[in-house]
Amino acid sequence: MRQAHTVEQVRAAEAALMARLPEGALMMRAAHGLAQAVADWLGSTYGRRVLLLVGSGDNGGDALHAGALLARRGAGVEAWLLSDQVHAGGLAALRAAGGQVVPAGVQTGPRWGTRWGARPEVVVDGIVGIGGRPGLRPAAQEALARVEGVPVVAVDVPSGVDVDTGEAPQPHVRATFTVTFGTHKAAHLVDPAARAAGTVHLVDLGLDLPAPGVESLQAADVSRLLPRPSDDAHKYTRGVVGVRAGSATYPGAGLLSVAGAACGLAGMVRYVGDAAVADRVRQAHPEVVGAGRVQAWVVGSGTGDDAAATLAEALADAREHRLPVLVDADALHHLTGPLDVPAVLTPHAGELAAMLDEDRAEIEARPLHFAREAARRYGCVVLLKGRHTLVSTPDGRTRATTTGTPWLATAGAGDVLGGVIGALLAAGLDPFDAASVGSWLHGAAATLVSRGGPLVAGQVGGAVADVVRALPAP
Ligand SMILES: NC(=O)C1=CN([C@@H]2O[C@H](COP(=O)(O)OP(=O)(O)OC[C@H]3O[C@@H](n4cnc5c(N)ncnc54)[C@H](O)[C@@H]3O)[C@@H](O)[C@H]2O)[C@@H](O)CC1
Ligand SMILES: [K+]
Repeated sequence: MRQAHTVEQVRAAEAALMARLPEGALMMRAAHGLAQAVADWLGSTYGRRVLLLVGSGDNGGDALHAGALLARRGAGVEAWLLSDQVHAGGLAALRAAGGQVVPAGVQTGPRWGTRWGARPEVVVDGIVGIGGRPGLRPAAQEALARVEGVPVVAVDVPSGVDVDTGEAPQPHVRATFTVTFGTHKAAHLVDPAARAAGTVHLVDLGLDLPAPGVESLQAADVSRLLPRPSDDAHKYTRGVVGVRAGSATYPGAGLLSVAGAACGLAGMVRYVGDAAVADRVRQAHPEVVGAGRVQAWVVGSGTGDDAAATLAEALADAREHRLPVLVDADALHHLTGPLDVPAVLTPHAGELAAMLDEDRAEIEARPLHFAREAARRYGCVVLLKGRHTLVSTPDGRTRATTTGTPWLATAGAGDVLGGVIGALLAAGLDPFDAASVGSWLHGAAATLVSRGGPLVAGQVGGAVADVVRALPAP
């Protein structure tokens, strides 16, 4: 599990550990990890050109100490100080190692502006870390503009983003990769900040941390959570998923929801809906049967004018038999308040905007905030689709999905996702696990069928089996 802790949690854990260690020990752990990550990325250190952007806090201290370590390994290291006050120990270490220092406010000239007169090969962003407020001051913006196009490694977080929310409302650094310390932060997992962080490399500091607010499943977690058939399983013990999706106007949504539900993770799929769509479903998936008892419902996609009635029928059956329900697309607009059955709602940003009476742009700028808000308001698990899909519970616990490919942004992909999650609900996972495991599998299946190229949604359901086969042993 990749875990993201808040700044407050990190500060408390660091204080507890620092009390037991010699002064500066944690910063040196951070700096060694940072220097090694930069050296690995460069492939060598001797004669390489590294530029440090150094702010006033310990984030700048990390950059200076890492710069000193790189300078001792033969790199040409220059530090641009963005404040009159920078970490004194780090500055002394860089100077002692032969690094160049350009004080704050000194005009360093055009064309990269380095003392070498040549383009740096990498910029180390030590402007601000977890002590920073969102945004960049003019000096930092000017320095970044002068090295535009040079790959940036962010120290701890890309400077300027909001660390705990993943929001990035003001100017910020866009990093090729980020080296973070002790634990991940929400900004590494949640967009739009996660996009600015690039690949994230974690340096262990040995912190003792509490339960995280945001986490991200890894293959081993999915393998551990995945429902697998017991030796004496039969189709009913493995779970039956019922699909109420599609209509005469939108038959494809029914077919694709079934394609997801029929991924093989539940024992049986039932389709309940328009007779002509049911015929087409049976042609495409001969194993699918008609109405009867189920263990979970998938409802909503492509139900058009029938959405309200279809939702009402599914909820009535779910109430009577205490079943979980996945609600998607058209049916989302007919929810009026907290659900009284276990449920997963799967809106995209536009649908969530309508549900919360907000602008779509606001939802996209603050996805973590609004996923949690919707989960609270509707009293159930909410999955907000996006590059890093978020799954939130009413108490705020959130998982971010980091599998997937931009090729998955294609019509019908959401229908397949709803079906896969429905199968996991029927197989017995609780709504939070079903939604987050389903989202992970869906993203991984898309990457598998895409192989770097285009895909169509119908392929994704079938590829879930190959993803499951490739999971590590539980
Ligand atoms: N506390 C610890 O034990 C450790 C901290 N480490 C590093 O220390 C960092 C936190 O250091 P600090 O608490 O000193 O805080 P930061 O270095 O993140 O920044 C705080 C300083 O930046 C200024 N500032 C705030 N917002 C700004 C903005 N938008 N633009 C420009 N300047 C701004 C503040 O006035 C303050 O002086 C971590 O992110 C990490 O890099 C690591 O060395 C690991 C150990
Ligand atoms: K930074």
